[in-house]
Amino acid sequence: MTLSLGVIADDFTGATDIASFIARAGWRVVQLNGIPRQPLPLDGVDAVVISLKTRSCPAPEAISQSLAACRWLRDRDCHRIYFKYCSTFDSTPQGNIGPVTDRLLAETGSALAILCPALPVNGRTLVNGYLFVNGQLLNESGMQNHPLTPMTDANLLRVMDAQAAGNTGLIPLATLRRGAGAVREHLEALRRQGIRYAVADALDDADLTLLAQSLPDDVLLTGGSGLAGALAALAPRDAERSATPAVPPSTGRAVVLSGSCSRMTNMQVEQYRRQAPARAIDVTRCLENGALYARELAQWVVEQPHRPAPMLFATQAVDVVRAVQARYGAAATGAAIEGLFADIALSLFGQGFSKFIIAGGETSSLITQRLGVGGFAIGQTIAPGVPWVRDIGRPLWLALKSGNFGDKDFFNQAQELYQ
Ligand SMILES: Nc1ncnc2c1ncn2[C@@H]1O[C@H](COP(=O)(O)OP(=O)(O)O)[C@@H](O)[C@H]1O
Ligand SMILES: O=C(O)[C@@H](O)C(=O)COP(=O)(O)O
Repeated sequence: MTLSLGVIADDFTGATDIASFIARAGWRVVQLNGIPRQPLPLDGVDAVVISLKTRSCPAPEAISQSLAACRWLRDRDCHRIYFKYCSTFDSTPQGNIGPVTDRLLAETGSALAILCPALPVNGRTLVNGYLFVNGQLLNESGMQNHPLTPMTDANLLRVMDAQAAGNTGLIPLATLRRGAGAVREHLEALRRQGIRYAVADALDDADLTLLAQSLPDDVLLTGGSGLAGALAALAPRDAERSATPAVPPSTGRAVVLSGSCSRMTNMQVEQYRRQAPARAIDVTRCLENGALYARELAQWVVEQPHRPAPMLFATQAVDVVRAVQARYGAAATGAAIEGLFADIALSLFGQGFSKFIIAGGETSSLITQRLGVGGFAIGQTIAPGVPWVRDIGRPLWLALKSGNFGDKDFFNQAQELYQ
């Protein structure tokens, strides 16, 4: 049996997001932490999601890891490759969406990549190639202040042109809504013009379904979880499986670790700290002596009441983040805070904590890598794109929340689902 879809995800929140959308159609999804070192039985598996941490690393590193993942998938007879990046197109003029897409195009022999970040259920829509987040232009949505990948232009044709080798075109909404024939003709015309990437407009789920129905087999798929969910829904599998996803047990301790500075996470932290023990990370201490500070913070968490779960947060408003970045540099600050959270998580796991509710893609990626999770079983969805997931090898549960996903009460909602 061949794999229907092989996903290369540029971070771990994105990976659990897309895995949950594919699993919703009853597909059997295996989510992995990188490429497995040992042989992996894939009988009966419909889709594999390979989670990488390649969104903000140097482009050559992102290319080589993505390429290795692509080869691993193609060696297992998977010929439908999907490059998953953020629904807010998180990247810089150096990449990594453009350079990775270029390399995957060459590797797969495809002439054209579809760029479809649209995720209407979470307010991400595209019109004339402009990306909106809950009705606001991307560059006015808060994403212009992202600590690592500030998005200052909502026009994805321009954004892609700046970081990729080829030229970008558009699949306009009007063309999409004329149906599969019109889309295919349009893609042919783009190819003849030498266009290498086609940004897809989409306003709602029906548009994503239309797009999924219209795409020829020989294009490279890239984007958010919306299009992948639509593709899976065209060929639903086991309805029973999608109806009974697992949730964590109420036994075992939990912690909330918040390393995102997005608008939504700021609101979630504000809300949750009113109800639960909460402590802010002192970034200067983190940068000066992270190892000692991690031990102190882990000890603090252990000493708190069990429920609601205590929270540690680096989450801050834009001006606070800017001030610390001006002093220490954005990349160094980000890496130090991620490392601090990973040290704390490892220490807490060693002391019996079995549920980790984490906010932030980079933050989640490093923590999960350091916890040594080999693979993930996809559980109950807490908010669209954020499922509970369980380590396939151990009773360890994770909720990896994208910075902008979930509503204000997300941290409570995750805990309300315990069995
Ligand atoms: N107070 C802070 N000052 C500077 N950088 C921060 C602060 N808090 C978190 N960060 C860094 O910002 C980045 C947030 O990225 P990420 O975890 O991917 O969140 P998101 O999901 O919102 O993109 C991480 O590298 C994190 O370490
Ligand atoms: O597509 C999305 O929005 C998410 O799946 C995603 O990629 C999350 O990234 P972060 O916001 O950096 O967590």
